[in-house]
Amino acid sequence: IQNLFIWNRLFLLVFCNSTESLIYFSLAVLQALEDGLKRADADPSVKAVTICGENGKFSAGADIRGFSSPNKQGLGLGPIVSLIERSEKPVVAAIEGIALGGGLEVTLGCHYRIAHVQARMGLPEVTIGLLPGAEGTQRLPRLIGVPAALDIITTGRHISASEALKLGLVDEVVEENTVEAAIRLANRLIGQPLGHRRLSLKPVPKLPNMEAFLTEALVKVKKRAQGCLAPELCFQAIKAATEQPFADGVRKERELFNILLTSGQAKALQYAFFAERAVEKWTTPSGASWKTASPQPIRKAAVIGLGTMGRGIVTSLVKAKIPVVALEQDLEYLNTGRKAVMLLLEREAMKMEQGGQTLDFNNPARLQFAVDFDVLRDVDLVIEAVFENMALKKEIFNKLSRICKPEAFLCTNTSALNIDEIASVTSRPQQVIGTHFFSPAHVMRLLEIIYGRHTSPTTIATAMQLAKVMKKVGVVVGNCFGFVGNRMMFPYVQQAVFLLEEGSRPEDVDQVLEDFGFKIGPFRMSDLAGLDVGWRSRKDQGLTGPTLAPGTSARQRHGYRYSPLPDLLCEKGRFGQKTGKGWYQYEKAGGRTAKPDPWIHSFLSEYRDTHQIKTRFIDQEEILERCLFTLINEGFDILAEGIASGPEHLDVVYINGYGWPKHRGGPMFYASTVGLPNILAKLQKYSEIHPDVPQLRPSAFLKKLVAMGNPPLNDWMSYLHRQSNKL
Ligand SMILES: CCC/C=C/C(=O)SCCNC(=O)CCNC(=O)[C@H](O)C(C)(C)COP(=O)([O-])OP(=O)([O-])OC[C@H]1O[C@@H](n2cnc3c(N)ncnc32)[C@H](O)[C@@H]1OP(=O)([O-])[O-]
Repeated sequence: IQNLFIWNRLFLLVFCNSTESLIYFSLAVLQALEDGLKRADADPSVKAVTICGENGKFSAGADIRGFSSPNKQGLGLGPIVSLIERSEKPVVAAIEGIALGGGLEVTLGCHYRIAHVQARMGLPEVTIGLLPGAEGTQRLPRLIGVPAALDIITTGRHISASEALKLGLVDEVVEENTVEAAIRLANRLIGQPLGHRRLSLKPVPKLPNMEAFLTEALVKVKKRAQGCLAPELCFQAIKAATEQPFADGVRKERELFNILLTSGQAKALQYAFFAERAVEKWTTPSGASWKTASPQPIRKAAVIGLGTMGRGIVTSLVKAKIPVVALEQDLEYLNTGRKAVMLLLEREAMKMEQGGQTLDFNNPARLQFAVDFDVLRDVDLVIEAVFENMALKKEIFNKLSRICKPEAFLCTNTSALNIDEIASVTSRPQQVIGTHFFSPAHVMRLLEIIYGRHTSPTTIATAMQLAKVMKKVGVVVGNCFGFVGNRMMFPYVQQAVFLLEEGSRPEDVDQVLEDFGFKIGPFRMSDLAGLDVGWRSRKDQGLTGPTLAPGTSARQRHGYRYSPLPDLLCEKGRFGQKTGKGWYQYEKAGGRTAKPDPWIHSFLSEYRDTHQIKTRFIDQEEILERCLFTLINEGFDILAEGIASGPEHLDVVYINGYGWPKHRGGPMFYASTVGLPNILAKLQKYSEIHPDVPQLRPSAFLKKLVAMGNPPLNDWMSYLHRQSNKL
C-alpha cells in the first residue's frame, strides 16, 4: 500500500504494487494495510474508510510464491481482517477487476461491499491446495449461507458481480466509478451502528436439514476431489463454522490450513499454477521466442472435417467469437456434421446462460457451413481436422496452399503425423503448424502446438494466441512421432499390456492408476478412445495385419518385446465402448459403465498358456512403477532431444490433456518428489528383468542428472549440456 489519501472525512486505503499489474499481498502490503488501519482508527478527523485497489484491480490475494518461502508470507492476514471488522468507523470495500483469495477475505472484514459490474470474485485457494485461511471459511457461510459458501470455497470458481449480488456477497453493483460509489456510501454510513454488519458476530444461517445436507455434500466433495486433500479440508472448516463459535472455528481453520500448507499437494498445485504460466513464454532450440515474435490477428478461421474433433474445434472457435467456416467433403457429411455442431453449440449456450452469458451462433457471419474449398479464399487460418491419414492430409494441404491467401496460416490437427512432411506439399511451409486438440475439443484445455523445421516464429505466436483466445493452454513442442503427450503415453500403455501378459487383470492395473489419481486407468481409457485407432496405426506401421512378414514371432518385433493382445481383441471385434466390449464389457454398444469381463480373464489365461507365460501375482507397487517410470523416462529423452524446452511443458501437457492428477504436479514434478536416484534404480532393476524392453532402459539424461547430484527440477535444463565426469 503506497497511497493513503485523506479525502473529505474519509480515509482511502489503496492496494498497490508499483511493479506488478496484479496486486497480491506481500509482507510489505500486509504491514502497510495494518498501519493504515491503525492510523485511520486513531485519527479523530477520519470518519470512515474505503478500501480499493489501484488501476481498477482490487487484489489477486496472497503472493502464491510466499507460501513456499521460509517466512510464509500472507499468513498474517486473518488478524488484519479482524482488525478491519472491529473498526468503529464504517469500512467499505470498492471491488473492481478481481477480488480473489485473501483479497476477497479482506472485503469480508469490511462492513459493506460495492462491486463494479465487471468485477470477478472467488476463493480459489482450493485450486492451489489450500483453504481460505484468513478466516474466510468462517465469515463466508455467515454471509451467504452454507450451500453457496461450500460451492464457492470447495470449487474455487470465480463468480461474476451479478451472481455475487444475488448471493448477498456484495451489497451493491455499480456500472460507473466504484470507488466514488463506495465513498458516497461510506459518507452516508458515518455515525450509524455497525454491529449487525460484523460477520464474526452473526450466526451461520440454519438449514432445516443441516446434518443430512453436510453428509451428502461431503460425499460429492470427495468424489470430485479424486484424492486431492484441499476440497475435503475446506469442507471440514465450513462444517466447523456450523458447529462452533467463530473463534473456535477460526482455530480449526488455522489447524486445517497448516495441514494443507505442509502437504506435498499444495506444493504440487502451486507448481502447476506457475508451470501453466511458464509455458506461455515459449522458446525453440533455434532461438525463436515469445519475446520477439508477434501473433497475427485471426479475423476469420476455417475448419476442415466435421468428425468428432472438427465439431469440437468449430464449437471452440464460435465460443471464442472467431467467425468460422466449417467444411466437409460432401453434403451428406456436411449435414450430419452441421447437426452435431448445432447440438454442441446449443448445449454450450445453455451452460453459458446459467453464468449470465450469451452465445450467438445462428448468425451466418459467425458460422457458415460449406462443401466448396473456394470459400476459404479470405480466411486467415485453417485448421484441418480430417482422418489421421498422411496421403489425405497432403492432398488437402496442397489444395489449401493453392486456394488460401498467401498470408493464411495452415494448421493440422494430428496426434502423431510428421508436420514437415505435411508442410512439404505447400508453398508456405513457414506458415504450417500442428495443432493437436484433445477430445472433446470444446472441453479439453490442452492444445499441443507443434512447430516443424520451417515453421516461423510468427506462426507459433499466432497459434499460441489462438489457444489463449479459445481459453486453452497452448504448449509449444517439437516435431517427433507422438509429439510430447502420445510419445510419453506409448510406453505407459505398453507396460500396462505387458502386465496383463504377466498376470494382472485390466481392472487391477486401472485400479492402481486410478488410486494414484488418474481420472481413468489405461484400459478404461483405451476402451473409451477405441482400440481400433491404435490397431490401424500398428497396421500402418507393419506391426500387425497383412503386411507383417510371415514367420514373425507373435511376441517380438524388430528384436524387441511386443504384445499382440490389443490386436487380438480388435480381430475379435472388441473395439471398446463403441462395440460394447473391449478390455471390459459394457451394457450395450456405446455404453459407458465398464464391468470386468470373465471372458477377458479366461482369454488372458489361455493366452498365457499358449505362450507358456507363468502367471505371477503382481503387486500395486510394480504396476505403478512400471507404468509411470517408463512414461517419465520417455519424458527425460524428450527433454534431452529439445522437443520440449522444460519439464513444466511435459507436466502441463499431462495435467491438461491426459488426466494426470494435478495435485501430483505432473509426471516430471512427481519424478522430482520421488527422487531421480529412486527412479533410476527402479528402471535399472526392471530393465535387467526385461532386457527386451528398450523403454525400461534409463534415459541418458536421467542418468546424468543423478550423477550430477539430483538437482532440483528448476535446474534440470541447465545440466543438459554440462559435462559429467561420473558418467
Ligand atoms: C492465510 C492466507 C490467505 C490468503 C490466501 C490467498 O490469497 S492464496 C492466493 C489466491 N489467489 C489466487 O489463487 C489467484 C491466482 N491468480 C489467478 O487466478 C490469475 O493470475 C488472475 C485471475 C488473477 C489473473 O489472470 P491473468 O490471466 O490476467 O494473468 P496471469 O494469470 O497470467 O497472471 C499474471 C502474473 O501474475 C502472477 N500472479 C497472479 N496471481 C498471483 C498470486 N496470487 N501470487 C503470485 N503471483 C501471481 C502470475 O504468475 C503471472 O506472473 P508472470 O507469469 O507474468 O510472471
